[in-house]
Formats: sequence, C-alpha cells, structure tokens
Amino acid sequence: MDQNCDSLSEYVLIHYRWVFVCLFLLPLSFLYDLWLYFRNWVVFQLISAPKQHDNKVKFVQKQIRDWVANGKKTQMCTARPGWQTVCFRVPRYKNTMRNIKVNLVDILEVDTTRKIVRVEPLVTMGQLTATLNPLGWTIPVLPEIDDLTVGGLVMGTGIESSSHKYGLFQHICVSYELVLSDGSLVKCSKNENPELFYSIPWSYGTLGFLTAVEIRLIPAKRYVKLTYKPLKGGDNIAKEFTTASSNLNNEFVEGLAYSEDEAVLMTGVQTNDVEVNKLNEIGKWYKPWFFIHVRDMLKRNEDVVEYIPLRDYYHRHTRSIFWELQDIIPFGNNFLFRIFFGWMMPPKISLLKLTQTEAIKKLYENNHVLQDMLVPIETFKDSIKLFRDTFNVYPLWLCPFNLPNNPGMLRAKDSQETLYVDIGLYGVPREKSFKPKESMRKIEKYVTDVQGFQMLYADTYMTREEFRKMFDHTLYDKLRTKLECKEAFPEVYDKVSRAARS
Ligand SMILES: Cc1cc2nc3c(=O)[nH]c(=O)nc-3n(C[C@H](O)[C@H](O)[C@H](O)COP(=O)(O)OP(=O)(O)OC[C@H]3O[C@@H](n4cnc5c(N)ncnc54)[C@H](O)[C@@H]3O)c2cc1C
Ligand SMILES: NC(=O)C1=CN([C@@H]2O[C@H](COP(=O)(O)OP(=O)(O)OC[C@H]3O[C@@H](n4cnc5c(N)ncnc54)[C@H](OP(=O)(O)O)[C@@H]3O)[C@@H](O)[C@H]2O)C=CC1
Ligand SMILES: CC(C)=CCC[C@@H](C)[C@H]1CC[C@@]2(C)C3=C(CC[C@]12C)[C@@]1(C)CC[C@H](O)C(C)(C)[C@@H]1CC3
Repeated sequence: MDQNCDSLSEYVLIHYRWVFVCLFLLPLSFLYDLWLYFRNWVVFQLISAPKQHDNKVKFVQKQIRDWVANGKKTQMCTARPGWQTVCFRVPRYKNTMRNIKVNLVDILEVDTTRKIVRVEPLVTMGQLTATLNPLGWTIPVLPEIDDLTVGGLVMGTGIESSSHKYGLFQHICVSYELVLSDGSLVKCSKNENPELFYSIPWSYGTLGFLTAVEIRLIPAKRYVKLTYKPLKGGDNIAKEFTTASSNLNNEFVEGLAYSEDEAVLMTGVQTNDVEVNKLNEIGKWYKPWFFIHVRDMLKRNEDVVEYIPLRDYYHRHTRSIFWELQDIIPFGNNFLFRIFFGWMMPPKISLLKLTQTEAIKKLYENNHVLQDMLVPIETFKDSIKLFRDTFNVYPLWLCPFNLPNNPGMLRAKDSQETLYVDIGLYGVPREKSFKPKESMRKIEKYVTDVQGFQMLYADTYMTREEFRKMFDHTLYDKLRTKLECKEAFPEVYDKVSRAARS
C-alpha cells in the first residue's frame, strides 16, 4: 500500500480503478452517449428546439424574478451539477447558492447565408461537430473534448489548434443573449451593448445567465492534411513552433513535446482531396491513441503527411483524454483491448468524476498536475525550461493562439494583437522537488510576471490580489456595479479559487 491509501479497499479502488471503469463506466458511457445522440438527432430533425426556446428562456426569467421577489436571499449559479463540468473539482457553491435551471441544450439554427450557428449554452462540442460537419460547415475553433459546452467555453475559455488564426472561443462568438440579475433579457455584440459583450468571457456566470450564443461558421472540408515534423533541440523546437504559429496558411498548429529536446510539430490544412495511401482514420476504435501515434513519428525522423477525416482530427485527443486515460486504464492502448472494447472508449469524464473516491482525489492532488498556462510566445523557451525544472511532466500540449487587443479580462501584452502559446501540463510530475501548492504558486507568479494567464478550469492557488493582477478587472467591476450583480452573483475569484472547489 502507499501513502495515499488508508485501507485495503482504498488501495484496490486506486490501483484497480480500471476494473470498475471497464465493467461499469464504459458500457454506461456508451449507452448515455447513444441516448444523447438519438435524442439530439430527433430534436434537430423535428426542428422543435427553436419553438421551445422562448418558453425555456421565460422559465429562466421567472426563476430570477422569484428570487428578487423573495428578497434576494442567496447568490445564484446554474443548476448544472458539479460532476458534469469538465474540470477536476466540484464547485462547493452549488450546494449553498440558489440553483437556476438553465435547461437549454439544443442547436437552434444553422444559417448558412449569414454564416452563423445559433445555439443554446448546453450544446456540446460533440453535438456541434456531429450536426455541422455533415452539412459542410464547422466553427473556426472547436475545442476537442466532446462534452465541453458552449456556455462553459464562453464563460470560461476555449482553445484549439486553429486558435493562432481565429483566437480563443470568445473571439468566434458574434453575440450573446443573457438574462440579467433583474430578470431582463438582453442581447450583446460588438455593436450592441459592447461593454457587456467584452465582459462576458472569463466572467464564469457572474454577470448573468447565458441563454443563446451566435457563433461564426466556416465551410468544412472532408479531411485535414496533417504534416508531422519531428523536432530535436530546445532552440529548434521554439524556433519552428513560432514560425509555424505565425504562418496563417496553416489552419491548424499543434505541438506535443515528449522531453525538453524532443517534440513533434503538427501543421494542417483542410482539404477535400485525399491521397488514399496516406489516409488515416484515427477516430476508428481500433486505432492507437493519438499521442502514441505522434510519438512514433520521432523515430521516423522525417516529415510525414497524413489525411485525417475532419471529425476524427477534431476529436483526436478524445479517446485517450489527452494522455490521462493511461493512468486509469493502463492497457487501454493494447491492440486486443482496442479491437474488443475500443468502440466503448472513452469513459465519460462526468461519470469518472462522479465515481471518483476521496483517495483518488488525494492521489491526484499530491501526485498529479492538471494545468494550462497561456504565455506570450516569445517566452516559449524560458517557460518550457521553468516548467521542466518545476514539474518534469511529459508529454506537454503546445497550442498557439492569437490574442486581439479587446477590452475585458484578458489584455494582450503591449496593447496590440499578440501571439501566445498554451502550455498544457497533464500528468505525474517526475521532478523530486515538486510540491503541489508551492510549485504552483511559483509558476502562477512567473506567468503573471510575463503577462500570461492561467486557465481557470484548473486549481488556482493565487490570492484575490494576485488574481486581480493576472486578470484585468476594470471593465468587469464597472459592469458588475452597473448591472447590480453584487447580491446576485459572487465574483469570479469566489467561483474558481481552490477554496471554492472541493
Ligand atoms: C444530431 C446529433 C447530436 C449529437 N449530440 C451529441 C451530444 O449531445 N453529446 C455527444 O457527446 N455526442 C453527440 N453526438 C455525437 C455522437 O453521439 C457520437 O459522436 C457518436 O459516437 C458518433 O458515432 P459515429 O462514429 O457513428 O459518428 P460519425 O459521424 O459517423 O463519425 C465520423 C467519424 O468521427 C469519428 N468520431 C465520432 N465521434 C468521435 C469521438 N467522440 N471521438 C473520436 N472520434 C469520433 C468516428 O470514428 C468516425 O470516424 C451527436 C450526434 C448527432 C448526429
Ligand atoms: N480545449 C479547451 O479549450 C478546454 C477548455 N476547458 C475549460 O472547461 C470549462 C468548460 O467546461 P464545461 O463543463 O463546458 O462548463 P462548466 O459547467 O464548467 O461552466 C464553466 C463556467 O461557466 C458558467 N456557465 C456555464 N453555462 C452558463 C450559463 N448558461 N449562464 C451563466 N453561466 C454559465 C458556469 O457557471 P456555474 O458555476 O454557475 O454553473 C461556470 O462558472 C471552461 O472553463 C474551459 O476553459 C477544459 C478543457 C479543455
Ligand atoms: C486547454 C485544454 C486542451 C485543456 C485540456 C484539459 C484536460 C486534459 C483536463 C480537463 C478536465 C480534466 C482536468 C479531468 C481529468 C483529466 C484532465 C482533464 C481531462 C480527469 C479525467 C483525471 C482523473 C480524475 O479522477 C477525474 C475523473 C476527476 C478528472 C476529470 C477532469
């Protein structure tokens, strides 16, 4: 037994988690997805969602007006259960605040003339690709975890390998509709209520309840022509990655670093033409996990081109939950397992979360890092080195993004459009000096100093003052006063800090 287990049952639950996951969670996840698929397909075909939308919004308004009438006793949050959210922890405030039911789960309209898709906030990324791609459309930034919701990505943030071109998820959104703390419904966009429009991203539901979002559409082609470029040497990796990220002819840019000196750079463009001998349908259940497939490129030591079906590309990290599933189902990439059970993979993150025990939580807390740090691209090399010295976690997810100089929580460095890179650290730190809290505080300080940002699905150990230094609250504070949010919603910090989550 080890330090994280107090009893034999805990030991079994940690080290044999896969038994439970394979026997119960995988079939359950499969059935759950099948039901969602069927339900959403029927709703989309019947076009019933737009007719019901107004009534559903009225119900949100009614709940808020009741809250006002009852004397605004406690602050409000959405009623979405904490275990369903794509985040390691469960928000504590869901138990104490008034839960507002925002049961808005459908795609409302695909307007190919205006090139806009109008969706409700609980629409997921899996639902969007499944619906839009067969129609020949897609959204410019499609964060790859199937269960991420539009509401969560707007109120938090979303990033993908096309972000160097199109920005973060908020930058592809054209308008938001919200119910405010007095129960009124407002729409905002760049031209209509612009201050509200720019304050919504990263506000974590603390300015109002989102009820609909209009997102830009771009034409979808059938494949992504992906070039894998194995790279050696820290300087070379930084140089090649920066060059590829600045080249807007690349529609997709992503890097996976396997050590300080070894990485694979992937650049891609959409295409309808395919060289059949280079077709790789990586989404098929029997295919190797994507990060393993990419790692194998290092051995080949030459550029490799593949054609990947667009939807398979988008969900390339889904089947192995990046590389997190190797800790939960260690033999998940075994050929036989893939052949016989791969079609049920992955277990749903929400169900994993719902069934994780305290001992597993403790284990992750002490021996695991789950963080995304967004830093200006010119600090790429220094940041990688610092993260290596502090955590020594590999693979690293490297994703460039463009940050326009808009008002709001994220202010671009040097008040102009700036290229950033998201460095994703997911895994068990091998650095001996790693201490969960101290190491993170050190990194958070570094990231603030270089004018970077932390993604807030992750644990943040910053104090309120440090948090305000990292994120510009000027416009946010103004809007909170103007919209009388104080009694209605907590501040962002009180929703995302370590103390607010269990
Ligand atoms: C109208 C509609 C609504 C949907 N709503 C939801 C929803 O709310 N929530 C939800 O989670 N899913 C939703 N889906 C998606 C669906 O449940 C799953 O994606 C299902 O597994 C798709 O099965 P398929 O392979 O037959 O799909 P196809 O469209 O045939 O898949 C095309 C290709 O993409 C690959 N692929 C598909 N899904 C994934 C994936 N998740 N990871 C990796 N590769 C993949 C397949 O292997 C295949 O090669 C919806 C689908 C539709 C049509
Ligand atoms: N590739 C990527 O970009 C990835 C992004 N993420 C992160 O995951 C999170 C999204 O996860 P997801 O499970 O979809 O969302 P969550 O349920 O975690 O919601 C995130 C926040 O958005 C608020 N919110 C959601 N819907 C509404 C609404 N209709 N009205 C008002 N507030 C709302 C929630 O408020 P409340 O607390 O009241 O429910 C919550 O504070 C984001 O923080 C994102 O950055 C994670 C992995 C990958
Ligand atoms: C910007 C990008 C691409 C971020 C990707 C972040 C993912 C790697 C994170 C988001 C949610 C996340 C923290 C999660 C987990 C792993 C890493 C995830 C998937 C897991 C599955 C690890 C195992 C845990 O027991 C538990 C099930 C609670 C969590 C759930 C959330």
